[in-house]
Amino acid sequence: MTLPAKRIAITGAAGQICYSLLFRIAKGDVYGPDQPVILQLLDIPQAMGALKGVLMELEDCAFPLVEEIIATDDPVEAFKDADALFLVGSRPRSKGMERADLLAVNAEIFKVQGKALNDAAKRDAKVIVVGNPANTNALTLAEHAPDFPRENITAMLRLDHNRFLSQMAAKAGIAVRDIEKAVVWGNHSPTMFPDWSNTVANGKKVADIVDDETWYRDTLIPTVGKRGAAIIEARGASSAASAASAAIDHMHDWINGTDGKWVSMGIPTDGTAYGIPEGLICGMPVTCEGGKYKLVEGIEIDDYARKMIDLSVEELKEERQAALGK
Ligand SMILES: NC(=O)C1=CN([C@@H]2O[C@H](COP(=O)(O)OP(=O)(O)OC[C@H]3O[C@@H](n4cnc5c(N)ncnc54)[C@H](O)[C@@H]3O)[C@@H](O)[C@H]2O)C=CC1
Ligand SMILES: O=C([O-])CC(=O)C(=O)O
Repeated sequence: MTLPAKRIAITGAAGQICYSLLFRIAKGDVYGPDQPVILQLLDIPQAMGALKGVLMELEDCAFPLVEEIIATDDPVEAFKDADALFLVGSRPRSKGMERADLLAVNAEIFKVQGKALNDAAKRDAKVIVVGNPANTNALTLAEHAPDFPRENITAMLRLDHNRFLSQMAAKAGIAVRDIEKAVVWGNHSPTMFPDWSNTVANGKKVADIVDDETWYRDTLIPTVGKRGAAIIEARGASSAASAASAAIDHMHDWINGTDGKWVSMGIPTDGTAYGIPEGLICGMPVTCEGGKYKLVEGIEIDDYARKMIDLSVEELKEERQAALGK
């Protein structure tokens, strides 16, 4: 028997990340190979021509799971009855633009989309914000969607998490699949804190396998934190296929579970855990089960971790101030 289709809303649909993301979602990489989908694509009016081309390519793939594709510049139409939302579209920094200006233009976009989410999406829809500054855009969205469950609004830290895993695997000579209990705390920005203090592989601490704290602090952490900039430098454009892959991982795991494995997600804070104040969207370790994520509790935070987490949290507070004036 064919299942009823899931509605997946995707913004920034004519952009680079979506040129990979849409095709993987259409293939079944989020909900699995038996779940039909309806794609609800949003972009701005100026991008409708390019989006038409993407639509033609999607049609040409003849994906068996795709029941319908809607392409629109109206957020309410795009978010209507959505089960999952990938918010990828945002305004990139242009020449001469200050960080505060970038935060302000994006706050405007996510304010409008927050209202649309509030008015149109299913109440149990799952939202991932990818568009930068991802954590603060997710917070703006939540602020403008008062009737939508805040815990269902998340930001993408998974690309940072995946980058962290790969760097550790290469250095320690271990397989990515064997690494457990890795987490990236904080903001999706160079202040993020990739934390290996609990990370193990095949029963051994990765810190003991590598046995080089200086490499961890002076090479690994900045490599992960500045990886986005390194890709822009090398490719002349920001990471796209890896960002799409991480967004798929995030949503796939949230829906299907992680089997007890930790993953990093930007989630709303309530002020009760790890000394992080409430009212932010912060990278934290979670496990997923039964369509819900759960914060990993009881991790010991040493002095170094405390300092690093606080630094990134401070930046999140500054971004909140610039975007929301509070
Ligand atoms: N959180 C993360 O780990 C990562 C985040 N990013 C961010 O993802 C975003 C998208 O990246 P790309 O696809 O490479 O950019 P892109 O510039 O190729 O595409 C962005 C698309 O969003 C659209 N857009 C702009 N405003 C919109 C609005 N109000 N509603 C709907 N669509 C809108 C644009 O017209 C464009 O088609 C950027 O902000 C980028 O910095 C990129 C990599 C990783
Ligand atoms: O800096 C960017 O626009 C891209 C980005 O977030 C990343 O690759 O992590």
